[in-house]
Amino acid sequence: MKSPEGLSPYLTLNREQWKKLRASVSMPLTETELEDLRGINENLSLEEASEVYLPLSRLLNLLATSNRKMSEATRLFLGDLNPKIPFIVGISGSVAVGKSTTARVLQALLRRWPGNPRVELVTTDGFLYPNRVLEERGLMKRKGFPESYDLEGLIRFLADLKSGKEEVSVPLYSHLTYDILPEKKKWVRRPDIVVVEGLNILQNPCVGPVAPSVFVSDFIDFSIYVDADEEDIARWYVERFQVLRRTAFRDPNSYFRRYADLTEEEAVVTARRIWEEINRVNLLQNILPTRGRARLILTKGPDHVVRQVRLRKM
Ligand SMILES: Nc1ncnc2c1ncn2[C@@H]1O[C@H](COP(=O)(O)OP(=O)(O)OP(=O)(O)O)[C@@H](O)[C@H]1O
Ligand SMILES: CC(C)(CO)[C@@H](O)C(=O)NCCC(=O)O
Repeated sequence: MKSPEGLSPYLTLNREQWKKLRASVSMPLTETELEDLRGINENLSLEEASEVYLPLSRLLNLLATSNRKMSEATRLFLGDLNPKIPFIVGISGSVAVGKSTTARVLQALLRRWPGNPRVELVTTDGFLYPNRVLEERGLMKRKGFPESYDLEGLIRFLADLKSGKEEVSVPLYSHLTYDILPEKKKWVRRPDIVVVEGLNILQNPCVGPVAPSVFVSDFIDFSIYVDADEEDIARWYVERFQVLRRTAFRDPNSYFRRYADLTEEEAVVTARRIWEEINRVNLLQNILPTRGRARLILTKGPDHVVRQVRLRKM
C-alpha cells in the first residue's frame, strides 16, 4: 500500500526540482573535467552528471563538512583523544543497476569540492568468500547472497575506519578471475570520505558470536539506493554480458572464457538464465526489501536517466 505523501518519510523530487539544487553553488568542475567523467562510463551523459550527480555531490559534501565539524567539537571536548573520522557513504541496489558507475562519478565529483577531500572507493565484492570456500559450502550459485559474504570482515573494516585507524586494508575481488585475488589488497589511508558500494550495504543480518547487535548500517553516514524497474535492470545485465562476451571474456584468464565462444543468441539465453536463477532472486529476496532503509533513493528510467529522487526527511 502506498503511504499518503504526508506520512512518507521521503521528500519526493522530480528531475526538474532536483537539478535546481545544484544552482546555488558554483560548478566545481570545468567542462573539460566534466568531459573526463565520461571516461568513467562512455554511456553517462554530461547532462546526467551535471543535473543529477553534481547536486548529489553537493549534498554529500555539505553533510561530510558538518560531520567533520561534529568530530572537531568532540575532539575539542576529549582533547587529542578523538582521531579524524571519515564520512562513509553507502551505495546499494541490484546487480547491474549502475552502483559502480554511480560510486565512481560521486568519487570524481567529491574530490573536486573545495579543500579537495581524499575520497576512497571500496566495493563489498572484496568481502565475498573466495571460490574455494564458496565451493566447500555449496554457495557458488549464491554469489551476492548474504551468506556468500564475510560479513564479519566487512564490519571490522567499517569499524576500523570509524574508529579513526589511519590505514585499513580491504581484500580485492576480480571480475576477470571471478574470485578473490589472493595476497592482494587495497589500502585505504587517512580518507576524508569513503564511498562503499555493494548490494548488501543496507542488509542487517547480525555478525553472530563477535558482536550480535552490530550492523553494517551502524557505520554508514549516508546511504543511497539506486533503483529501476526489474525489466530494465535485467536488460542492462544482458547488454553488459554481450559487451563482456566481445571484450573481457576473450581474455585467456577470464573465468568466463567459454562464454566468449557463444553466439549472440546463445549469450542472450545464458545471461537471462544467470539473471533469472541468481541475480533476480537475490534482488527480490534480499536487496529490494532494504530499499526503504536508504536515506536517498535514485530512480532510473529505461535509459539510465534518473527520473526521481527521494530524500529522507529525517
Ligand atoms: N548513469 C549511467 N548512464 C549510462 N549507463 C550506465 C550508467 N550507470 C551504469 N550504466 C551501465 O549499466 C551497466 C551496469 O553498470 P555498473 O557496472 O555500474 O553496475 P553495478 O550495479 O555496479 O553492477 P554489479 O553489481 O554487477 O557490478 C553497465 O553496462 C554500465 O555501463
Ligand atoms: C559479484 C557480484 C555478486 C556483485 O558485484 C555479481 O557481480 C555476481 O557475480 N553475481 C553472481 C551471478 C553473475 O555472475 O552475475
